[in-house]
Amino acid sequence: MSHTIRVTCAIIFKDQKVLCAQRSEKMSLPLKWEFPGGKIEDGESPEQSLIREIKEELNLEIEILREFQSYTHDYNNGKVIELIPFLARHIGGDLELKEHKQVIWKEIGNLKKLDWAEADIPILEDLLAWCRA
Ligand SMILES: Nc1nc2c([nH]c(=O)n2[C@@H]2O[C@H](COP(=O)(O)OP(=O)(O)OP(=O)(O)O)[C@@H](O)[C@H]2O)c(=O)[nH]1
Repeated sequence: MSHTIRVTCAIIFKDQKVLCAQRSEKMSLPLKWEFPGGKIEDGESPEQSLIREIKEELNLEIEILREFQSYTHDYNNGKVIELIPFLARHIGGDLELKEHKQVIWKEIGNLKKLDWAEADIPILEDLLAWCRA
């Protein structure tokens, strides 16, 4: 049985748009789109992990507003991840790309046009439902 990796990700809003990040060719899941974030390290809370990862990867400071439902996804390659999403707001720092190929701010209605990492699909659906409610 595979060990589940706990990963946090941030849904960052600005002017009705959401920050979407494209993984680089060198990363696993190359060129897939994701909500930025990363693995929770020992001794970290999910929130601490996310704030650290977003600073490391994008040089952005964020404030976490709320947690959304998390989902566990089996990539059938030995990797099972629990993806824990948080709604967040940009409070400081200028965007710098440290790992990703690119990031874009995307309108809610256009989010589904991107080629998302499989684990993100249920989170995307929940986000769209939450925005419609
Ligand atoms: N940050 C983030 N990771 C995601 C998302 N969806 C998804 O499947 N993942 C997976 O969750 C893991 C997050 O790891 P990471 O970002 O900290 O580090 P990494 O790319 O070096 O991971 P790797 O060692 O698997 O290549 C990766 O395996 C990544 O493919 C997402 O929306 N955001």
